[in-house]
Amino acid sequence: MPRRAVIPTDKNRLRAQIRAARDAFVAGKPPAIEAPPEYRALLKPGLTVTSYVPIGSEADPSLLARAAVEAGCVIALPHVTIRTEPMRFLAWATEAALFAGPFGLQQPATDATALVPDIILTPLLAFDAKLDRLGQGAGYYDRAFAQFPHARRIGVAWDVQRVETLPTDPWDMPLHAIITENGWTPRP
Ligand SMILES: Nc1nc2c(c(=O)[nH]1)N(C=O)[C@@H](CNc1ccc(C(=O)N[C@@H](CCC(=O)O)C(=O)O)cc1)CN2
Ligand SMILES: Nc1ncnc2c1ncn2[C@@H]1O[C@H](COP(=O)(O)OP(=O)(O)OP(=O)(O)O)[C@@H](O)[C@H]1O
Repeated sequence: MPRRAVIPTDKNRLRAQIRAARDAFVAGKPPAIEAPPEYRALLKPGLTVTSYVPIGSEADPSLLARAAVEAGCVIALPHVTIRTEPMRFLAWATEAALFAGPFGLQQPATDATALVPDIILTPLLAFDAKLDRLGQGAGYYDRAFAQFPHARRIGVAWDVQRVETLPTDPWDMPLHAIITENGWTPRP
C-alpha cells in the first residue's frame, strides 16, 4: 500500500498555534480560574459534575470542582483507554488515588463507578464567538456530548484560547458557556 502523507488540516494547524499561545501564557504566572456566580447557580446537591486533571498548559478547573463539592455535587473524571473505546466519566472522591493513563493523563481506577454527567467541565484547545470548540482531535468529548445530550457543556480555558471563528464539522456540538480567568461567557 502506498504510504499516505499526513496533511495538516485547518484544525491541526490551529491546534499547534493555540498550544503555543497557551504554553506562552502559562509560562508567566497564570491566574486562578475562580468559580463565577453564573456557574455556582447551576450547582445543586446530587448533580454529577465532571472535572479533569489538566495536562500541559491546560486551564486548571480545580476551583470549579471544589465549588461543586461544596454545593453537594458528585465529581467524576474522564477515563480513556484506546481511541476506539468511548471515554467514561468515573466517580472520583476528593483525594482518591489517580493512576497514570495514556497521554500523561491522571485517571481514576478503571473499576470506579461510571456516572451520567449533568455538567461537563470541558478541556479544550480553542473556542470561538459562537462557543464552538476545538479539542485534542481524538473526538472523545464530541462523542461524550452526543452520548449525553442533556448535560450542560461548560468549557474551561484561558482567554488566549479565544479565536474569531473555528472550522466546524457536522458532529461538533457547541458549548453552553465558557469559563476563563475573566469569568463566564454564555453562548450568544
Ligand atoms: N486534561 C485532560 N484530560 C482529558 C482530555 C483532555 O483533553 N484533557 N481528553 C480529551 O479528549 C481525554 C484524553 N484525550 C486526549 C487525547 C489526545 C491528547 C493529545 O494528543 N495530547 C498531545 C499533547 C497535548 C498537550 O501537551 O497540550 C500529545 O500527546 O501530543 C491528549 C488527551 C480525556 N481526558
Ligand atoms: N458523535 C460522534 N460519533 C462518532 N465519532 C465522532 C463523533 N464526534 C466526533 N467523532 C470523531 O472524532 C474525530 C475527531 O473529531 P474532532 O477533530 O472534531 O475532535 P476534537 O473536538 O478536537 O476532539 P475532542 O472532542 O476529543 O476534544 C473525528 O474523526 C470524528 O470522526
